[in-house]
Amino acid sequence: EEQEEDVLRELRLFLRNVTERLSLDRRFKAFTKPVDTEEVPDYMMAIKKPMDFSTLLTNIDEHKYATAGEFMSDADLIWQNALEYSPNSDAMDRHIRHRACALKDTVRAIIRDELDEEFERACEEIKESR
Ligand SMILES: CC(=O)c1nc(NC(=O)[C@H]2CNCCN2)sc1-c1cc(O)cc(O)c1
Repeated sequence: EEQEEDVLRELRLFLRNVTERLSLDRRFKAFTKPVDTEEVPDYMMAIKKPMDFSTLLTNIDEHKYATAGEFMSDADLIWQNALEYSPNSDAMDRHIRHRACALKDTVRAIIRDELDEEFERACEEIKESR
């Protein structure tokens, strides 16, 4: 009912705000758009489920995330994919892995500091009831 839609609207607003803040962080520029398969042809072979900030925003707008946990799973793909695609010991790979690790820690810190546990439980209750 209406109260439930109010909760899900607030979830979308929160998730958009988090995603936009991440997109503005210069450390995470490589994660803002899908990896260009023209520039990086072997990327799609290596990475099964590509993810980026612009795709997260589209998913939010399409009401794909019923809980913050579902959003976190896709947000985690971004840094997990980056670690997987750049495992080498050269400076370039280390650089992208440092940024991937910074993204992992930043997402977790934002969610821990800003997502109310009660609110997330309300989202989970609505999801279970549907
Ligand atoms: C996002 C990501 O994970 C990414 N990884 C890269 N790794 C490499 O290029 C490593 C892979 N191992 C062999 C040596 N090269 S480049 C790159 C990327 C950076 C951008 O600014 C835009 C973009 O679309 C993709």
